[in-house]
Amino acid sequence: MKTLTKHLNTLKEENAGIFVPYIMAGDHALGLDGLEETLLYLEELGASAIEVGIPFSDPVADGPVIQEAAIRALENETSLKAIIAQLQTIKVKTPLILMTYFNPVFVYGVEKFVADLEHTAVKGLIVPDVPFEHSEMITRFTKDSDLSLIPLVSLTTDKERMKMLVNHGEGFVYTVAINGVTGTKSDYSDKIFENLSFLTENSTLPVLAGFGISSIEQAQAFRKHCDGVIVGSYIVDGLNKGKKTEISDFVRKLLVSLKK
Ligand SMILES: O=P(O)(O)OC[C@@H](O)[C@@H](O)c1c[nH]c2ccccc12
Repeated sequence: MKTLTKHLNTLKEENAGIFVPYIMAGDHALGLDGLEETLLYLEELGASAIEVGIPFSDPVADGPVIQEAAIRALENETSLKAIIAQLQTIKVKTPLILMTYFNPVFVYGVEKFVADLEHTAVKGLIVPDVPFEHSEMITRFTKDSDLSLIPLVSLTTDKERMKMLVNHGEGFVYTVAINGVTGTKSDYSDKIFENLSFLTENSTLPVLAGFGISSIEQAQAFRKHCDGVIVGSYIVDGLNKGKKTEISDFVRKLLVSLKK
């Protein structure tokens, strides 16, 4: 079993509740030089894994907070090459998950990308603009590596497709809680809770929910139907505004509320 799947399955079995914060690489006053500090900060707080975004100029799934973080990172001249070089030196124990659109990876070279990540803490990949039917261009290189390609399930995914995605998935199942981009809305429909319960029954992988989560109450509502949550915009916005105390308070309360 791959490291990420094993690690998150252990937390699932312990009923600990899984918490995955998202940050944008290069979005820091120090640019990429601040990446390790931010990762260690989230590790210390008790993150189960950390999602690290690769800044991209045309991020179709991202809402305003993450888009602006990408622009700041690009203004800091953050490239995929520099991020990987940095990740090769970073000492963090928490598994990292790179969230990237396919274009930068294609330009870098998929084979080289997978090989260069081998001795880093990166154990998972989220590539939202590559549909399952085209994922072979990634999995032909990741299948013999320790990288898990995480399946994304949207609100509009039907049950047959959900089963197919979870059967082929690795790491965890990322359930997108709204029809829309990251961060913005959080008027959840009952459909998401139904989908989460269906996925939990039909998958051996941990099932997580993300998009629009920025309160303990929301996280608790999701936790009744799945193994944990992903929080992006709230963390990115807080870090950008220097509100570490607030983030720390939020995460501590969140971790308690996710325990069963
Ligand atoms: O920001 P939110 O609404 O808390 O959602 C998490 C999200 O930011 C992170 O997982 C993410 C950022 N960009 C993405 C693109 C696709 C899927 C997921 C993501």
